[in-house]
Amino acid sequence: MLMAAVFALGLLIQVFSMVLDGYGSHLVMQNLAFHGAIEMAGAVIAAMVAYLLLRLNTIGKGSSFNYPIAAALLAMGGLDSLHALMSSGDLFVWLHSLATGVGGLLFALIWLPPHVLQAKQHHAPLGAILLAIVLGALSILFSEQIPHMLEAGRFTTTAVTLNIGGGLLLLAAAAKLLQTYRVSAKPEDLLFLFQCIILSVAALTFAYSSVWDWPWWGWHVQRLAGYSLALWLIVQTAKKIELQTRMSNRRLQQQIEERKRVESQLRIAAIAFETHEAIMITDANADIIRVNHAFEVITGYSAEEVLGKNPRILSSGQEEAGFYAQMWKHLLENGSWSGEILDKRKNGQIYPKWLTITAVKNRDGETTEFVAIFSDITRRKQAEEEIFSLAFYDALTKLPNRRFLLERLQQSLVASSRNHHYGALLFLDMDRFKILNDTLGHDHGDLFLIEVAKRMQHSVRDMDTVARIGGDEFVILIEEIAPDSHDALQKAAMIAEKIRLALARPYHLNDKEYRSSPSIGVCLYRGEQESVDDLLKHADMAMYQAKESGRNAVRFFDPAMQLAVENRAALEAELRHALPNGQFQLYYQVQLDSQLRALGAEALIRWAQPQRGMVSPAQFIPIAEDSSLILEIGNWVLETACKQLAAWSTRELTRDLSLAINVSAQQFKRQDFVQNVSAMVERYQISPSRLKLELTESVVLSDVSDVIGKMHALKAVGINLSLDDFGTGYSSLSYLKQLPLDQIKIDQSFVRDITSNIDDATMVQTIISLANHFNLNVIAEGVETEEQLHFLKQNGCMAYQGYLLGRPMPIDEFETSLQQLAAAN
Ligand SMILES: Nc1nc2c(ncn2[C@@H]2O[C@H](COP(=O)(O)O[C@H]3[C@@H](O)[C@H](n4cnc5c(=O)[nH]c(N)nc54)O[C@@H]3COP(=O)(O)O)[C@@H](O)[C@H]2O)c(=O)[nH]1
Repeated sequence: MLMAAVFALGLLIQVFSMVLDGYGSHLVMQNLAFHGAIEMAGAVIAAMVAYLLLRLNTIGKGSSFNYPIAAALLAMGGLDSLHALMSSGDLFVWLHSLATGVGGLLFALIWLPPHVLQAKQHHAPLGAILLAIVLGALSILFSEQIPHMLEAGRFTTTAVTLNIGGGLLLLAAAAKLLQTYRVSAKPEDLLFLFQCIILSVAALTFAYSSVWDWPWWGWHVQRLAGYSLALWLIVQTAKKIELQTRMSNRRLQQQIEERKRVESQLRIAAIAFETHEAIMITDANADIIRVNHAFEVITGYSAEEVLGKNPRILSSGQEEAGFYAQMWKHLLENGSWSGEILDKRKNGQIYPKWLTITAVKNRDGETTEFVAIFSDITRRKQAEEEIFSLAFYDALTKLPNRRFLLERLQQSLVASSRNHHYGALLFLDMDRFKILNDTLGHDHGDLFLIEVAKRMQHSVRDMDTVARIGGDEFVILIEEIAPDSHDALQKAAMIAEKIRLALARPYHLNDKEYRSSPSIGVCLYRGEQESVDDLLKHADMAMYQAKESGRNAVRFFDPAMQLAVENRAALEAELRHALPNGQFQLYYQVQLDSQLRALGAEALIRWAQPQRGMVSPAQFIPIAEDSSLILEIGNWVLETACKQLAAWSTRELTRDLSLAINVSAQQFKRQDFVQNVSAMVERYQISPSRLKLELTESVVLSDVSDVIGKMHALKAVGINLSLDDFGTGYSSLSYLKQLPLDQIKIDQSFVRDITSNIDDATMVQTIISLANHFNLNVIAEGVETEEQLHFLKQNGCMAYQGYLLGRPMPIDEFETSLQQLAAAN
């Protein structure tokens, strides 16, 4: 399009110049220097186009006729530049016309048969330059001999003929280029086709002009424009080619790098293939196609011996039936399989190996190969066995050691909780073993222990565990004895007796006879109610009982004791669910003054256990105290009591009542205990003096200085403190003096016989006078009879609590009883 436009513009200029020439010849410009500049520019551009063409030719690009076109442009440019240097005249027109004629001739050379053209064409550019030089030089040297080119300012027939001839030759070249372009579709062929047409039109229209007229100038402009267009387009081509070249260079570079990478990967793969692990590659039919050196070393087969064979030649035949089917199933489903397997070497030796098989798939997901990597793990297995043996077996007797036993026992407890069978633990100690060691020496001692171990193993089933846990201490674990406790007891007794008899037989140690006997302690277990440590302790305790009973005996861990232990364990397990399941309640027991008016109450916890019914705190508080459960329970009691005090503070009848709660030692020992109580008082906006904490002597005497500090801190908050169960412990009077107490509580054990036992009566009188002396309030608990109340009143007791005055009861009942009491007063 662009070229057509320039061509049209050239024609327009030419026509316009002719029209202009017809109507305004007086405007004709006769500037030789300007003409020279245009011609020179045209010649330089033609040379540049020729140069670029020849450059493109070196990379097989450009027009189909790079050489002849470059030659034509160079000859035209050369002669035109000589023409530009001439002053107007015959030589001036001759050189110009010669440029057109020679240029046309050289362009037309493209019609030569291809084989002729290709044979000679690379000399054409140089030949064209020489031709231009020779023709130019001859023309200048023999300027007198050249034909007349101008007559009265117009061109002679010679000049016209030369130009029209050149123009026709250029047209002929254009025709060849058109023909060629149809086949090659090269834009450069099209470019020079237009170039030829422009130059041809310029040459043909030349005949209708004369020197310095407007058509003549139009011709120059058109030719310059044609050259410039050719230059611009050829530069674009060169750029495009350069870009393509750069891209293809980059592609080439990438290909080189990719190739290098692949080569490096292949190198790595080759090195990796020759690793210390055996590698075997099979095709999709599992026929071996490649193995590495490690394979040969481990299996004993050379590559040649196994290639093309199925890997089953390596199998030991020791794997269970169905093993390989399972393996292949897993491999095909998951793409890989790993595991330990027993294989056979060429020499028949069976060895363990760790094998990983991976299926290699192609892009379509079809398995093409299988890669098996394996290592001989014989040494590792031996080391593991050795380590296991050292860690879990006794070196002397080869019996399991304590560690093994503990693990086994733990597993057994778990199993027992599933199958509900009883198991038995027998703790054995050989009587007088120390004497044997000291008298006969350690060698004999060792022989003796080995013999003991053997006899024990022969006395029990294979599934039972005989362990040596110390010098002459053995433990036998007998699992799944019976589901019923009675049967289990019977059977365990029978087994223990059998073992006792076996071990009591004489020993022949290096021809010396030696007599010994065992002391055997037995305990039964079922489920996981007791820990492994507790069970061992129980069996050990029973063994001591056997020793104490005169040795060579079997003793059972007291079943009653065992029952209590089991019960306690069960209770603890259930207690853990009590709080989250909301099974606790607070009961309230009234506390009265000497006029029998309600002073307040003591909050006493109750546990409504769904299966057991109401469980006494005397039963579960000690269990909770042995675990950290008491902290959660204590906190719940504190919060519930504070909530109750807050509720009471809104009613006339209950506004002035105080509420006492029991605080356990663990709870009181907590660093944040005081903060916790203060925060609770704050949260429920209660008057702190209404809250009374009952501390037992055991709390107070545990860490006196810490306790006194905390008690002062609680007093500073305004909390009341009462010393519970007073008189039952070992309260020192000096401590009593230091403690910031508000009240002491006479323990119910003194009150119970107050009217019949003079000692208890004296004790109560002493406590009351002591309280008076220290300016403390005193309350008696456990008041059950009028007589007790009368005695206490007469001896100056200030407050009372007991079944006579009111039992602990739920809040609703308690509040009703309060109303009744108020009405009675
Ligand atoms: N740490 C916590 N301990 C608590 C809490 N609630 C209770 N307890 C302690 O449990 C023990 C048993 O308590 P309980 O069964 O509630 O017995 C109390 C009263 O019911 C009982 N009592 C009261 N009056 C009489 C009576 O006239 N006769 C009689 N036989 N018993 C009576 O005495 C117990 C009150 O004891 P005390 O605390 O010493 O005032 C008991 O040690 C409780 O302390 C708790 O929330 N936390």
